[in-house]
Amino acid sequence: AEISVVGLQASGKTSFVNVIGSGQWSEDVVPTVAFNYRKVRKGNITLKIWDVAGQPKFRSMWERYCNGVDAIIFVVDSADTEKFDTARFELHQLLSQASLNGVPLLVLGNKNDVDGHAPVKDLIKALQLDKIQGRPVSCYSCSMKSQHNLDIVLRWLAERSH
Ligand SMILES: Nc1nc2c(ncn2[C@@H]2O[C@H](COP(=O)(O)OP(=O)(O)OP(=O)(O)O)[C@@H](O)[C@H]2O)c(=O)[nH]1
Ligand SMILES: [Mg+2]
Repeated sequence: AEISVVGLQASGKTSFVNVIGSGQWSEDVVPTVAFNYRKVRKGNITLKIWDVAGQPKFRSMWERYCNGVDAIIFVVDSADTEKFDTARFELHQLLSQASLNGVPLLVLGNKNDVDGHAPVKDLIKALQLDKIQGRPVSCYSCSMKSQHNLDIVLRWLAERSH
């Protein structure tokens, strides 16, 4: 499957790709400039992953990298509740692009190892995921640090592979 990983800066996109690619989590990850491309083999599936930068100046590139993929992963720092409004705006802005109609969406509420993180129910509300139409939408709470729920994320991705 070919997937694109987007979301605000410091939400943990590169950490996600590192953890599924090599099982490595680190406190020190350099903010992504533009994008990274990585091919990851997991069992009998191969994932081609576009890890796109989340700083404001790079957000206009998201659509280009999401165009034609099998799934979009939108990563949110579930402990940084002050950024939920911006995350919701950017997510809905992206999904309003006609070129991305029907592409399955997986929202990851990352950093659930941090105290005070929002559970899935709160993320669905804050990001207005119930208003998204015309595509499959899933939302999981997870942590790249503890690798919590990584198994269900990989299962979701395997279902999108062909
Ligand atoms: N506590 C905790 N920290 C995390 C987790 N995942 C990532 N981080 C940290 O969050 C910071 C940002 O992670 P990145 O993976 O660089 O975030 P990014 O979304 O790729 O950021 P950009 O490339 O700038 O868009 C790093 O210090 C990571 O170590 C997690 O599950 N728990
Ligand atoms: Mg990054």
